[in-house]
Amino acid sequence: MTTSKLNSTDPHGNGDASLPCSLPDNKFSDSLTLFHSEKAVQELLQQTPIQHTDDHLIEFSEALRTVAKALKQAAEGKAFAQAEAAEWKRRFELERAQNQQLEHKGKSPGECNGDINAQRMENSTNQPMLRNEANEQSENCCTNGLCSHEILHDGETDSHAKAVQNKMMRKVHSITCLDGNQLVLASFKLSWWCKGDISDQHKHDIVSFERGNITTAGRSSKQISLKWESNPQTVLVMTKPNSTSVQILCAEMIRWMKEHKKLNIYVEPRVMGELLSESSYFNFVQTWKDEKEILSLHTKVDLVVTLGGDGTVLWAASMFKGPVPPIVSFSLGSLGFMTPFHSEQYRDCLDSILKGPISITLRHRMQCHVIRDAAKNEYETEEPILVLNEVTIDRGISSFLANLECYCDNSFVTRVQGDGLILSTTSGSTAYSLGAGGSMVHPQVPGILFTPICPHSLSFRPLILPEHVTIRVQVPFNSRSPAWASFDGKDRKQLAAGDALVCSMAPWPVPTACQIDSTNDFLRSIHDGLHWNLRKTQSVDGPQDL
Ligand SMILES: NC(=O)c1ccc[n+]([C@@H]2O[C@H](COP(=O)([O-])OP(=O)(O)OC[C@H]3O[C@@H](n4cnc5c(N)ncnc54)[C@H](O)[C@@H]3O)[C@@H](O)[C@H]2O)c1
Ligand SMILES: Nc1ncnc2c1ncn2[C@@H]1O[C@H](COP(=O)(O)OP(=O)(O)OP(=O)(O)O)[C@@H](O)[C@H]1O
Repeated sequence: MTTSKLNSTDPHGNGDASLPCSLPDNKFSDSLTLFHSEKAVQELLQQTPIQHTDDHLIEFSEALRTVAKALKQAAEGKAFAQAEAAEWKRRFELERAQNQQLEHKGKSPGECNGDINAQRMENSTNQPMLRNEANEQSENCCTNGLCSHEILHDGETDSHAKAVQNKMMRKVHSITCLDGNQLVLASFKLSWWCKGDISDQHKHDIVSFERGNITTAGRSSKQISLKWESNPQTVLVMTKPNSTSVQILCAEMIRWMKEHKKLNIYVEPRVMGELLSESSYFNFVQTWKDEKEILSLHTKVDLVVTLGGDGTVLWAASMFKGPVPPIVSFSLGSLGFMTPFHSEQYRDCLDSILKGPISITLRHRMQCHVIRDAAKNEYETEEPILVLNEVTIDRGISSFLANLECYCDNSFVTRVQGDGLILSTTSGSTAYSLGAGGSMVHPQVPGILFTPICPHSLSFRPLILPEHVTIRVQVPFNSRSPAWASFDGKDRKQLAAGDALVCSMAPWPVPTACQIDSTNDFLRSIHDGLHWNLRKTQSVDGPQDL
């Protein structure tokens, strides 16, 4: 009987609804009648409703404790905010006193419009000033020739800026917010800063300043044009291996360049062998014997011609560990994001390229240093590797999640937990990074793409960081497995716990010749290569919203 009772539950699922014990508290005394028999007592003790009543009380007291905790936190927060406000007020008072002192000492701070400044000080202490009133006054300040916002003209300040500098520079814009709090705008200067270079040597006159407007006279990336100052004389031809059509075209092109353009030709040792096995005619073609000669190749070669797909461009770029000669890429692959020239028209193309001028895309490369945990210092690294597309840090064959700590200029970025991470150039944005959900970026945009591969987190969206940063990817000591780095899809290197990969932009970009210009070539490559946003146009006949 008891069992069947216990099985029937009240609407809240709290056990036997018919038992007195399950009644509300004021009926609880009635249940004492059950104590007439020992058996009943035992039954009662076994029954869960009492237990549930206790549970409710416990729950209730816990809820009260939570509310008390929240109230305490709110009070603490309020106290903290009050302390912070008091500190800001103290700083403001101090700064105001200093400025008033300066104003009394000389006319300089208020020279531009001392009356306005004085009036502003007055306003700031006595009554709240409306935001647009304050703006109006700060604009007046600028139109009168001096302003607290001042920009260095790349090393040399112009006469206006110098004049301003000579007069005491620190003036104060005070704006009163609608809530009555005072905001004091500090004066500032803008100048380009080059990492590791505090001299003005590499600064360019890009930021200008006029009447409070910050403007840039030039942009960091524009269409670049190459004009030969002397005729190119030596061409290096690089080809995709194991392709008969490429081999035939290569021989034909070399013959044409020698006979019609009187050019010296370099090829890789493999291609040299192929050419000589075809005919001794190619005896004039040069090649190299060892790594040392490859290192000086850029001093001998004016132009590189590639016959293949994007992989051949990557291969050609990887030959140059420093400066790279301009590359002309003929498309002989299935895709061609970096190969804008059609091989059928090679004569016309080479003709106009050898004459110049030509549009160039400067494709920036990243240099990657592997720093071993065992290394004694940051400078003890393995040979840096230059990548044109990307460096990938992944879990390799391990079935564990890759665990990578990422820093950008020593600021912690995130911990990657997933299949891995791609650090890509903008040229590489249409390659692996795109497959991992990264954005497509015009190759002239200066930036580094930070694209996770299958992250085990819903909120891990890809980032694009500015090109001047240094990114450090560290395998933490608590990582379950080593990570693997690969460079433009090649040269895999193991990164053990404690090892790091440090990447920054390399000073040697890869100049690739454009068929039309950088933008046209980029858009054509994503239209032709990826069929980007290809959709039939909707016809006009149908419902209309006119
Ligand atoms: N899941 C992926 O998307 C994936 C995986 C591995 C490697 N890759 C890419 O392959 C590259 C190596 O190329 P490969 O030719 O030596 O190897 P591959 O022969 O395996 O070809 C890879 C493909 O990537 C294309 N590709 C290369 N660079 C490109 C670029 N900048 N923009 C658009 N497509 C590009 C090539 O045209 C080729 O079709 C790596 O740098 C990496 O970006 C992509
Ligand atoms: N000169 C070379 N020496 C050795 N390997 C090369 C050379 N040129 C290209 N490769 C390699 O050959 C592979 C294929 O080259 P590429 O991408 O140019 O041709 P593809 O695969 O036919 O082109 P696509 O991917 O557009 O179809 C790449 O992995 C590349 O690294």
